[in-house]
Amino acid sequence: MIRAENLTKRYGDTTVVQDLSFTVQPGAVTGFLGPNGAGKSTTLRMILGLDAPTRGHATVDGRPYARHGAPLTRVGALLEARSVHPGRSARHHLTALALTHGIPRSRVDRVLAVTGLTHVADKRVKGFSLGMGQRLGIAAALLGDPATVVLDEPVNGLDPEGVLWIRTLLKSLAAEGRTVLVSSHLMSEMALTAEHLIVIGKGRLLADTTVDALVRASGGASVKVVTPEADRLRNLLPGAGITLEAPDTLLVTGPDAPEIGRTAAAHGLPLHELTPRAASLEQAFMALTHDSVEYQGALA
Ligand SMILES: Nc1ncnc2c1ncn2[C@@H]1O[C@H](COP(=O)(O)OP(=O)(O)OP(=O)(O)O)[C@@H](O)[C@H]1O
Repeated sequence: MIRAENLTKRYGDTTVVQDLSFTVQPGAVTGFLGPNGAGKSTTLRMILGLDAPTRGHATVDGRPYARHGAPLTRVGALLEARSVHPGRSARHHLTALALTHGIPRSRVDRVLAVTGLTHVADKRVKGFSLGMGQRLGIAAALLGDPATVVLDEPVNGLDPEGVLWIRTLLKSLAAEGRTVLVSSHLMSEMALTAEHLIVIGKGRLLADTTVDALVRASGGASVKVVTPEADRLRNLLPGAGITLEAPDTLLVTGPDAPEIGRTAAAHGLPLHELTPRAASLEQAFMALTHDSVEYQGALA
Protein backbone atom coordinates (compact mmCIF):
# COMPACT_ATOMS: atom_id res chain seq x y z
CA MET A 1 0.00 0.00 0.00
CA ILE A 2 1.19 3.49 -0.83
CA ARG A 3 0.23 6.34 1.44
CA ALA A 4 0.84 10.03 0.81
CA GLU A 5 0.21 12.41 3.68
CA ASN A 6 0.12 16.14 3.14
CA LEU A 7 2.80 15.84 0.46
CA THR A 8 3.97 19.28 -0.55
CA LYS A 9 6.78 20.32 -2.90
CA ARG A 10 7.96 23.84 -3.54
CA TYR A 11 10.56 25.00 -6.02
CA GLY A 12 11.46 28.53 -4.95
CA ASP A 13 8.20 30.46 -4.79
CA THR A 14 6.31 27.92 -6.84
CA THR A 15 4.31 25.20 -5.13
CA VAL A 16 4.04 22.29 -7.57
CA VAL A 17 2.46 19.77 -5.18
CA GLN A 18 0.26 21.02 -2.41
CA ASP A 19 -0.98 19.14 0.63
CA LEU A 20 -1.64 15.93 -1.26
CA SER A 21 -3.02 13.00 0.77
CA PHE A 22 -4.17 9.70 -0.68
CA THR A 23 -3.87 5.95 -0.29
CA VAL A 24 -3.23 3.43 -3.05
CA GLN A 25 -4.61 0.00 -2.21
CA PRO A 26 -3.31 -3.36 -3.41
CA GLY A 27 -5.32 -5.54 -5.77
CA ALA A 28 -6.44 -2.81 -8.17
CA VAL A 29 -4.89 -0.55 -10.77
CA THR A 30 -4.97 3.03 -9.54
CA GLY A 31 -4.71 5.69 -12.22
CA PHE A 32 -2.88 8.89 -11.28
CA LEU A 33 -4.31 11.50 -13.59
CA GLY A 34 -3.82 15.15 -14.23
CA PRO A 35 -3.15 17.58 -17.05
CA ASN A 36 0.43 18.28 -18.13
CA GLY A 37 2.39 19.93 -15.37
CA ALA A 38 -0.12 18.94 -12.68
CA GLY A 39 2.63 17.50 -10.48
CA LYS A 40 2.27 13.77 -11.18
CA SER A 41 5.94 13.03 -11.83
CA THR A 42 7.00 15.15 -8.87
CA THR A 43 4.62 13.22 -6.60
CA LEU A 44 5.86 9.86 -7.88
CA ARG A 45 9.46 10.96 -7.39
CA MET A 46 8.66 11.86 -3.77
CA ILE A 47 7.03 8.46 -3.23
CA LEU A 48 10.18 6.81 -4.64
CA GLY A 49 12.51 8.88 -2.47
CA LEU A 50 14.05 10.68 -5.47
CA ASP A 51 12.78 14.12 -4.43
CA ALA A 52 12.46 15.27 -0.83
CA PRO A 53 9.07 16.71 0.06
CA THR A 54 9.05 20.27 1.37
CA ARG A 55 6.40 19.07 3.81
CA GLY A 56 4.47 15.86 4.46
CA HIS A 57 5.65 12.35 3.68
CA ALA A 58 5.02 9.23 1.64
CA THR A 59 5.31 5.59 2.65
CA VAL A 60 5.23 2.26 0.87
CA ASP A 61 3.98 -0.59 3.05
CA GLY A 62 4.33 1.64 6.09
CA ARG A 63 7.89 2.90 5.52
CA PRO A 64 9.51 5.59 3.43
CA TYR A 65 10.89 4.02 0.23
CA ALA A 66 14.53 4.65 1.22
CA ARG A 67 14.11 2.74 4.48
CA HIS A 68 13.29 -0.52 2.74
CA GLY A 69 16.33 -2.79 2.90
CA ALA A 70 16.04 -4.09 -0.68
CA PRO A 71 13.86 -1.52 -2.40
CA LEU A 72 13.79 -3.21 -5.84
CA THR A 73 12.11 -6.25 -4.34
CA ARG A 74 9.53 -3.97 -2.70
CA VAL A 75 8.82 -1.34 -5.30
CA GLY A 76 9.35 -1.53 -9.04
CA ALA A 77 9.33 1.78 -10.83
CA LEU A 78 9.33 3.07 -14.38
CA LEU A 79 10.03 6.76 -14.60
CA GLU A 80 10.31 8.88 -17.71
CA ALA A 81 13.78 9.26 -19.16
CA ARG A 82 15.25 6.10 -17.73
CA SER A 83 18.73 5.68 -19.12
CA VAL A 84 20.15 2.39 -20.23
CA HIS A 85 23.66 2.09 -21.63
CA PRO A 86 23.01 1.88 -25.41
CA GLY A 87 25.83 -0.56 -26.05
CA ARG A 88 24.45 -3.13 -23.63
CA SER A 89 21.98 -5.85 -24.46
CA ALA A 90 18.68 -6.09 -22.62
CA ARG A 91 19.85 -9.26 -20.90
CA HIS A 92 23.15 -7.67 -19.88
CA HIS A 93 21.35 -4.61 -18.48
CA LEU A 94 18.88 -6.70 -16.46
CA THR A 95 21.56 -9.13 -15.26
CA ALA A 96 23.74 -6.26 -13.99
CA LEU A 97 20.75 -4.83 -12.18
CA ALA A 98 19.89 -8.22 -10.66
CA LEU A 99 23.46 -8.87 -9.48
CA THR A 100 23.82 -5.47 -7.83
CA HIS A 101 20.51 -5.84 -6.01
CA GLY A 102 20.75 -9.43 -4.79
CA ILE A 103 18.05 -10.63 -7.16
CA PRO A 104 18.37 -14.21 -8.51
CA ARG A 105 19.51 -14.41 -12.17
CA SER A 106 16.51 -16.60 -12.95
CA ARG A 107 14.35 -13.49 -12.68
CA VAL A 108 16.07 -12.04 -15.77
CA ASP A 109 14.68 -14.72 -18.09
CA ARG A 110 11.33 -14.47 -16.36
CA VAL A 111 10.90 -10.72 -16.89
CA LEU A 112 12.26 -10.93 -20.45
CA ALA A 113 9.48 -13.43 -21.15
CA VAL A 114 6.79 -11.41 -19.36
CA THR A 115 7.67 -8.31 -21.38
CA GLY A 116 7.98 -10.16 -24.68
CA LEU A 117 11.69 -9.34 -25.10
CA THR A 118 13.14 -12.85 -25.09
CA HIS A 119 13.82 -12.85 -28.86
CA VAL A 120 15.74 -9.55 -28.70
CA ALA A 121 17.36 -10.14 -25.30
CA ASP A 122 20.87 -10.25 -26.73
CA LYS A 123 20.54 -7.29 -29.10
CA ARG A 124 22.03 -3.95 -28.18
CA VAL A 125 19.60 -1.55 -26.60
CA LYS A 126 20.60 1.23 -28.99
CA GLY A 127 18.69 -0.53 -31.76
CA PHE A 128 15.52 -0.71 -29.69
CA SER A 129 12.32 1.03 -30.74
CA LEU A 130 10.54 3.28 -28.26
CA GLY A 131 8.14 0.46 -27.47
CA MET A 132 10.94 -2.05 -26.86
CA GLY A 133 12.72 0.47 -24.63
CA GLN A 134 9.52 0.92 -22.68
CA ARG A 135 9.18 -2.85 -22.30
CA LEU A 136 12.76 -3.02 -21.05
CA GLY A 137 11.99 -0.34 -18.48
CA ILE A 138 9.03 -2.38 -17.31
CA ALA A 139 11.13 -5.54 -17.23
CA ALA A 140 13.55 -3.72 -14.91
CA ALA A 141 10.65 -2.55 -12.73
CA LEU A 142 9.40 -6.13 -12.36
CA LEU A 143 12.84 -7.70 -11.87
CA GLY A 144 12.65 -7.85 -8.07
CA ASP A 145 9.11 -9.30 -8.16
CA PRO A 146 7.91 -6.26 -6.19
CA ALA A 147 4.57 -6.06 -4.39
CA THR A 148 4.25 -2.43 -5.48
CA VAL A 149 4.63 -1.14 -9.02
CA VAL A 150 4.79 2.57 -9.92
CA LEU A 151 4.81 3.55 -13.59
CA ASP A 152 5.02 7.11 -14.91
CA GLU A 153 3.22 7.50 -18.25
CA PRO A 154 4.01 3.96 -19.45
CA VAL A 155 1.92 4.19 -22.62
CA ASN A 156 3.55 7.38 -23.91
CA GLY A 157 4.60 6.89 -27.51
CA LEU A 158 3.42 3.30 -27.77
CA ASP A 159 1.53 1.85 -30.71
CA PRO A 160 -1.95 0.37 -30.14
CA GLU A 161 -0.56 -3.12 -29.64
CA GLY A 162 1.86 -1.83 -27.00
CA VAL A 163 -0.92 0.09 -25.27
CA LEU A 164 -3.09 -3.02 -25.14
CA TRP A 165 -0.17 -5.06 -23.83
CA ILE A 166 0.51 -2.61 -20.97
CA ARG A 167 -3.17 -2.47 -20.11
CA THR A 168 -3.36 -6.26 -19.84
CA LEU A 169 -0.10 -6.47 -17.89
CA LEU A 170 -1.18 -3.85 -15.32
CA LYS A 171 -4.48 -5.61 -14.74
CA SER A 172 -2.78 -8.95 -14.25
CA LEU A 173 -0.26 -7.43 -11.80
CA ALA A 174 -3.16 -6.03 -9.78
CA ALA A 175 -5.03 -9.34 -9.98
CA GLU A 176 -1.98 -10.97 -8.36
CA GLY A 177 -2.60 -8.69 -5.37
CA ARG A 178 0.04 -6.06 -6.11
CA THR A 179 -0.32 -2.34 -5.57
CA VAL A 180 -0.24 -0.68 -9.00
CA LEU A 181 -0.01 3.09 -9.42
CA VAL A 182 0.18 4.38 -12.97
CA SER A 183 0.22 7.99 -14.11
CA SER A 184 -1.27 9.35 -17.30
CA HIS A 185 -2.74 12.51 -18.72
CA LEU A 186 -5.10 10.42 -20.86
CA MET A 187 -8.45 9.83 -19.24
CA SER A 188 -9.59 7.55 -22.05
CA GLU A 189 -6.66 5.22 -21.42
CA MET A 190 -7.12 5.18 -17.65
CA ALA A 191 -10.83 4.50 -18.02
CA LEU A 192 -9.95 1.20 -19.69
CA THR A 193 -7.10 0.30 -17.35
CA ALA A 194 -7.79 1.59 -13.85
CA GLU A 195 -10.53 0.87 -11.36
CA HIS A 196 -9.56 3.64 -9.02
CA LEU A 197 -8.54 7.17 -9.95
CA ILE A 198 -6.60 9.87 -8.16
CA VAL A 199 -6.93 13.10 -10.10
CA ILE A 200 -4.74 16.14 -9.44
CA GLY A 201 -4.58 19.60 -10.96
CA LYS A 202 -1.99 22.27 -10.19
CA GLY A 203 -0.59 20.01 -7.49
CA ARG A 204 -3.87 19.66 -5.59
CA LEU A 205 -6.15 16.68 -5.16
CA LEU A 206 -9.26 17.04 -7.33
CA ALA A 207 -10.76 13.57 -6.99
CA ASP A 208 -10.03 10.26 -5.29
CA THR A 209 -12.70 8.01 -6.67
CA THR A 210 -13.67 5.07 -8.86
CA VAL A 211 -14.16 5.35 -12.59
CA ASP A 212 -17.86 4.52 -12.13
CA ALA A 213 -18.38 7.14 -9.45
CA LEU A 214 -16.68 9.79 -11.56
CA VAL A 215 -19.12 9.16 -14.40
CA ARG A 216 -22.07 9.28 -12.02
CA ALA A 217 -20.83 12.43 -10.29
CA SER A 218 -20.45 14.12 -13.65
CA GLY A 219 -24.22 13.78 -13.86
CA GLY A 220 -24.00 12.79 -17.48
CA ALA A 221 -25.16 9.18 -17.39
CA SER A 222 -28.28 8.77 -19.49
CA VAL A 223 -30.33 6.09 -21.26
CA LYS A 224 -31.18 6.07 -24.93
CA VAL A 225 -34.67 4.67 -25.52
CA VAL A 226 -36.07 3.90 -28.95
CA THR A 227 -39.80 3.21 -29.00
CA PRO A 228 -42.67 3.88 -31.39
CA GLU A 229 -44.58 5.01 -28.26
CA ALA A 230 -42.19 7.81 -27.31
CA ASP A 231 -44.94 10.22 -26.28
CA ARG A 232 -46.69 7.71 -24.02
CA LEU A 233 -43.44 6.60 -22.38
CA ARG A 234 -42.52 10.20 -21.79
CA ASN A 235 -45.69 10.79 -19.80
CA LEU A 236 -44.99 7.69 -17.72
CA LEU A 237 -41.62 9.03 -16.52
CA PRO A 238 -42.50 12.14 -14.52
CA GLY A 239 -39.49 13.84 -13.00
CA ALA A 240 -37.04 12.35 -15.50
CA GLY A 241 -34.93 14.60 -17.71
CA ILE A 242 -36.05 13.80 -21.25
CA THR A 243 -34.72 15.01 -24.57
CA LEU A 244 -36.45 13.98 -27.77
CA GLU A 245 -33.60 13.06 -30.16
CA ALA A 246 -35.89 11.84 -32.94
CA PRO A 247 -39.66 11.13 -33.06
CA ASP A 248 -39.02 7.62 -31.73
CA THR A 249 -35.88 8.29 -29.67
CA LEU A 250 -35.65 9.64 -26.13
CA LEU A 251 -32.56 10.48 -24.13
CA VAL A 252 -33.52 9.98 -20.48
CA THR A 253 -31.62 11.09 -17.37
CA GLY A 254 -32.75 10.14 -13.88
CA PRO A 255 -34.27 6.65 -13.99
CA ASP A 256 -31.84 3.92 -15.02
CA ALA A 257 -32.36 1.41 -17.85
CA PRO A 258 -34.00 -1.33 -15.72
CA GLU A 259 -36.47 1.16 -14.27
CA ILE A 260 -37.41 2.49 -17.71
CA GLY A 261 -37.73 -1.09 -18.99
CA ARG A 262 -40.02 -2.04 -16.10
CA THR A 263 -42.22 1.02 -16.66
CA ALA A 264 -42.51 0.28 -20.39
CA ALA A 265 -43.30 -3.40 -19.74
CA ALA A 266 -45.93 -2.56 -17.12
CA HIS A 267 -47.78 -0.50 -19.73
CA GLY A 268 -47.19 -2.82 -22.67
CA LEU A 269 -45.02 -0.35 -24.59
CA PRO A 270 -42.63 -1.93 -27.11
CA LEU A 271 -38.95 -0.92 -26.81
CA HIS A 272 -36.66 -1.25 -29.79
CA GLU A 273 -33.60 -0.08 -27.92
CA LEU A 274 -32.67 0.60 -24.29
CA THR A 275 -29.04 1.63 -24.00
CA PRO A 276 -27.30 3.11 -20.94
CA ARG A 277 -24.87 5.81 -22.06
CA ALA A 278 -22.05 6.80 -19.79
CA ALA A 279 -20.99 10.41 -19.97
CA SER A 280 -17.77 10.60 -21.83
CA LEU A 281 -15.09 10.18 -19.19
CA GLU A 282 -12.98 12.59 -21.17
CA GLN A 283 -15.69 15.21 -20.61
CA ALA A 284 -15.85 14.43 -16.88
CA PHE A 285 -12.06 14.78 -16.67
CA MET A 286 -12.05 18.06 -18.59
CA ALA A 287 -14.79 19.46 -16.38
CA LEU A 288 -12.87 18.42 -13.28
CA THR A 289 -9.50 19.78 -14.38
CA HIS A 290 -10.62 22.75 -16.44
CA ASP A 291 -9.45 25.35 -13.93
CA SER A 292 -6.15 23.53 -13.41
CA VAL A 293 -4.88 23.34 -16.95
CA GLU A 294 -1.66 25.31 -17.12
CA TYR A 295 -1.73 26.33 -20.75
CA GLN A 296 -5.16 26.75 -22.27
CA GLY A 297 -5.54 27.22 -25.98
CA ALA A 298 -6.75 30.69 -26.96
CA LEU A 299 -9.92 29.17 -28.37
CA ALA A 300 -10.56 26.84 -25.42
N1 LIG B 1 13.26 20.64 -10.62
C1 LIG B 1 12.28 21.51 -10.85
N2 LIG B 1 12.45 22.84 -10.67
C2 LIG B 1 11.46 23.72 -10.89
N3 LIG B 1 10.21 23.36 -11.31
C3 LIG B 1 9.97 22.07 -11.51
C4 LIG B 1 10.98 21.06 -11.29
N4 LIG B 1 10.43 19.86 -11.58
C5 LIG B 1 9.14 20.09 -11.97
N5 LIG B 1 8.88 21.41 -11.92
C6 LIG B 1 7.57 22.03 -12.26
O1 LIG B 1 6.60 21.40 -11.48
C7 LIG B 1 5.37 21.30 -12.20
C8 LIG B 1 4.89 19.87 -12.16
O2 LIG B 1 5.74 19.06 -12.94
P1 LIG B 1 5.54 17.51 -13.08
O3 LIG B 1 6.56 17.00 -14.06
O4 LIG B 1 5.51 16.88 -11.75
O5 LIG B 1 4.08 17.44 -13.73
P2 LIG B 1 3.36 16.23 -14.45
O6 LIG B 1 1.97 16.22 -13.94
O7 LIG B 1 4.15 14.99 -14.32
O8 LIG B 1 3.34 16.72 -15.95
P3 LIG B 1 3.49 15.94 -17.34
O9 LIG B 1 2.20 15.22 -17.58
O10 LIG B 1 3.69 17.08 -18.30
O11 LIG B 1 4.67 15.04 -17.21
C9 LIG B 1 5.64 21.83 -13.60
O12 LIG B 1 5.15 23.14 -13.69
C10 LIG B 1 7.15 21.80 -13.69
O13 LIG B 1 7.60 22.82 -14.53
